[in-house]
Amino acid sequence: MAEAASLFSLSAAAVVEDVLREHGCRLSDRDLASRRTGEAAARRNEAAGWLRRTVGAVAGRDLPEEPSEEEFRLGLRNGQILCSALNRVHPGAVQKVVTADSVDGAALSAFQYFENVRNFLVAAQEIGLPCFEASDLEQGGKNARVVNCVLALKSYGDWKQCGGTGLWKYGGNLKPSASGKSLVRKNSEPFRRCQSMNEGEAPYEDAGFNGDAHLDCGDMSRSRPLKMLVSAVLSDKRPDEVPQLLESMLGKLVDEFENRLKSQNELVKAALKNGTDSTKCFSKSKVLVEATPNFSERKMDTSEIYSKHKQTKKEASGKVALKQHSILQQQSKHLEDLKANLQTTRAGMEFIQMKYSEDLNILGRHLFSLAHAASGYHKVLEENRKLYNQVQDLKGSIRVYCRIRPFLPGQVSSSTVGCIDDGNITIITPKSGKDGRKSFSFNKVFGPSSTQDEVFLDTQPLIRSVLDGYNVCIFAYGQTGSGKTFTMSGPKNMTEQTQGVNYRALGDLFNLAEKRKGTFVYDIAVQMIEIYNEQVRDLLISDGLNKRLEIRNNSQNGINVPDASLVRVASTMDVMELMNIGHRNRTVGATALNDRSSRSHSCLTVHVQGKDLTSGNIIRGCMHLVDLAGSERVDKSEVTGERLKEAQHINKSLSALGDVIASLAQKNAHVPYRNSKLTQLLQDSLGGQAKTLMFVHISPESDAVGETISTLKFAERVSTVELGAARLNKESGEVKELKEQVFSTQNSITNERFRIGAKHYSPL
Ligand SMILES: Nc1ncnc2c1ncn2[C@@H]1O[C@H](COP(=O)(O)OP(=O)(O)OP(=O)(O)O)[C@@H](O)[C@H]1O
Repeated sequence: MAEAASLFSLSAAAVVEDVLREHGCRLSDRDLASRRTGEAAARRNEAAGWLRRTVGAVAGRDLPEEPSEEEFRLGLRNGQILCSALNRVHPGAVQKVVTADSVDGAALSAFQYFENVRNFLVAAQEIGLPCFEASDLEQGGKNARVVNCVLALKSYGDWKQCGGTGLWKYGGNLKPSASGKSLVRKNSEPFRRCQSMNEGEAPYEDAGFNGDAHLDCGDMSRSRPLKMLVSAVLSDKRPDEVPQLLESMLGKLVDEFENRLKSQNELVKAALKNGTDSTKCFSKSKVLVEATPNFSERKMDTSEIYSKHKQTKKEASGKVALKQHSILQQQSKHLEDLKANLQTTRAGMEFIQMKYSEDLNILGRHLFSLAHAASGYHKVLEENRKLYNQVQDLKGSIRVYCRIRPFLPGQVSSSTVGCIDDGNITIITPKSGKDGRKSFSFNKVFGPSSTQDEVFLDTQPLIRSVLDGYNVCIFAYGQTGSGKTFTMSGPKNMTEQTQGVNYRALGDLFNLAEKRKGTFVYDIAVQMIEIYNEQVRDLLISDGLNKRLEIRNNSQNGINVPDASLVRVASTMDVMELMNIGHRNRTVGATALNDRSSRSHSCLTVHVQGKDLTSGNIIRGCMHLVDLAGSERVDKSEVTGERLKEAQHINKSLSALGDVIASLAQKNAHVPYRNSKLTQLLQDSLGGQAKTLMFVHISPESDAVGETISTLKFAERVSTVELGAARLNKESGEVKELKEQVFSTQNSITNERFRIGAKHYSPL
């Protein structure tokens, strides 16, 4: 490396020195050093002077007139004076000059120094000035190279001032300038060296150069160093020795020059060949700078830092770009996915819409058919209701049942009841020493052991008729103590099993109404009325004012006694409470036949109003539950006065009832409703499509046989059993047909129910 570097030392003085050294003609070191120092100071002063004149003060300071090496270095260190001087000489050579607030550049970073100095060096190189290294402006740098460069700039400025014509004496290379003018460099040695150095091929130190060698070449025009060298060598020589010595020296010099030029040419060729890439990469000088003078002494390769910085920046920006690209790609992919999803969803929605529309159409058709079926169902239901009630009619619109009370505890007597056979009863009648027998026929005869449940069984179907809008009358007829109240209400200490017809009928009524609530809404209210001595009284009064009430048979709502209390009820319990009130209010008096005897008719009327939810039609029905007064004969009750009058009213009203029922049974044109308050009250429920059910009670005691016969005769008179039986026989074919119709209707209903799935349309 040292050898190679030495090949670049083409300075004439250096070569002469080498030759002299080889020939033992060494100069005195001391003389040489002092001579060089003086020379360097003179040149530095010249450079500083020129800079002071050209640039003046920069950032408030200027260079001293005769600066020391250190002062010169510090003054130029931030590159501002150099750039300014260059721009004065060659305007626009340095485009951007980084300025600092302080002259010593403390506020500028090392990098900014470098930027100014680098810009200066690049511009100087463009012009063809001898360059220096940026590190020459740092402590320990080569001051002389800087001085050399400044003086070259001065020379260039002088040349330009002279018009810039002809050859610039300092340079030899033709190089296009920024202004377009061509510069001619006379001697390319300094430039080439500078370039070589810039390319980092050989540091000065390694090359064995010192600043003075440069001084020689830097001021070759005057050749002062060479002259001085020659004078110094020849000064102590005799005149006769000079020619020989000179001849030898010159020969040696020529050889040396030729050798070095040859080697240099080879090296330059090799360098040009190998260094193309390096040239490209290192367009800037490789410089060593101090990071900051205040921080550390560590020198850094700023070029490397710069290059690394650029590389890192490039890598970072590359990474960012790569990342952005990948994000962009991901987003594009997501966008595509979303588009695909959107299309799938849209297709799905369209499909669902289509399905919905299809389903809606189907549903519409189903609804239509359901509506049709429902209307058909209602027609069928209506038909069924009619048929059902027709069957009830054919069974007899007036039905009479006979119930025999069991012997009461403690009673010792033979029974008057001889035989009970379905609807027939035979009574044993003591007649002039031998027993006679008398038979009676009714719809059914309940013996002493019959339960409340069995007695109610035949009544139950009529409850449905009430809810269908028919009127029903249920009577309890019989002599005092025969068990009327027992049948209608139950015993005093009532249990569920001993509940009478009233409670059971009402229980069924509410149950059925509840079952029908999907198709009908029922409003149920009760009245409780007493007929005593042909006077109508309200049994549900709470104010104690038991005023007489009027009966009106022309009311639209089926309420014949509008002034009587009408209490809405929602359950059997409600009705039971009202009945208790009614029983308390009922007139009860003692008679000779019984401790407790009812001498009035009590009537519990249940008014039912139903609304057909489909058609909106209103239907009304009512059920009279009548506990009649005792039917005993007046002559036997041994009553007189008021009691007699009561008994007469009772007999009269019972007789009027018998007449009305008999007339209805015989389908007489005239029915004598107006003969008693009782028949007037029950008028709507005794004719037409109304159904009448009478429970005739008899006592089994033999001493009451007369009353029993009398009661049974009354009952037989109102009974339509014989007539009904005859009609049933006669119209048995019709009944059969009707039954078949009912059966088929019920089938139709079942089918309709199945079709429309209306569970609440249960068969009623
Ligand atoms: N089927 C029966 N089983 C058991 N006891 C009965 C039956 N029928 C009636 N009794 C009893 O006979 C007595 C008289 O009955 P109940 O009071 O019902 O007669 P009534 O006809 O209503 O009399 P009144 O006309 O005075 O009201 C009561 O003690 C009752 O419990």
